[in-house]
Amino acid sequence: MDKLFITGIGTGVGKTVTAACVTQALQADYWKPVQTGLLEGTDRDTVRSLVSNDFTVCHPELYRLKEPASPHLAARMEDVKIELRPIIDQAKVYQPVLRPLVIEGAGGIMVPLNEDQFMLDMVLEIQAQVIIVAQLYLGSINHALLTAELLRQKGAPVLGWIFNGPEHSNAADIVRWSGYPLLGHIPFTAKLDKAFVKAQKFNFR
Ligand SMILES: Nc1ncnc2c1ncn2[C@@H]1O[C@H](COP(=O)(O)OP(=O)(O)OP(=O)(O)O)[C@@H](O)[C@H]1O
Ligand SMILES: C[C@H](N)[C@H](N)CCCCCC(=O)O
Ligand SMILES: [Mg+2]
Repeated sequence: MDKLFITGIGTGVGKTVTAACVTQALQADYWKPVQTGLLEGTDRDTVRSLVSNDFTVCHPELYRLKEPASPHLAARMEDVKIELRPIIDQAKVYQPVLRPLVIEGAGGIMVPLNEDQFMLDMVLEIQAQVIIVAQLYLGSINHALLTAELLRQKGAPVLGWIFNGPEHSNAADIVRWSGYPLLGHIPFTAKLDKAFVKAQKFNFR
């Protein structure tokens, strides 16, 4: 497991919290290639504040865009074009040698990077195993199975699901219908800190 790509069934489902927990559990490095929205701090800041490994490196983003919007829109607003090639090349520079590399996407897999490429294209080109983060809300079955089905159709190497937030019977149904295994469940916490992150365990095969 040298490279892991953390995607989600949408935005705000807990990819960063999950990335921090997985980075901690695997003593990995972390990288968010494309960050949109800077005012309230970045996902890299969050992971750095939650991981207590001495060796973890949280690499700088390749694209830091002010607007908290879809990457293609935030980039257009700054007259920037997000290119896939530099991201793939940079992933080679960060290629894990001593530690795995946890890569976090932005939003879900069909989030546009530019006028004709999507987060899915990054997932496929970066050649990492994919973890899908899902929260369980009314509507999440559809979002989860659409994400799973598209990843399967495109041949992405999916490792499995990490559910984030309150438990719900939909989790077992989503695992069954998707055919992807359950890797773990991160409960909701009122105290999101290093100790909570350190306590999260996963069953990576
Ligand atoms: N298990 C949890 N317990 C408590 N708060 C959580 C939990 N998971 C996520 N949150 C909070 O919910 C919000 C969204 O989580 P997070 O930032 O991880 O989502 P995301 O999928 O990374 O979003 P984005 O698409 O913007 O990267 C954050 O404020 C985060 O602190
Ligand atoms: C602003 C926030 N940090 C997110 N990473 C951006 C999510 C873009 C979602 C685009 C969409 O699916 O409509
Ligand atoms: Mg995030």
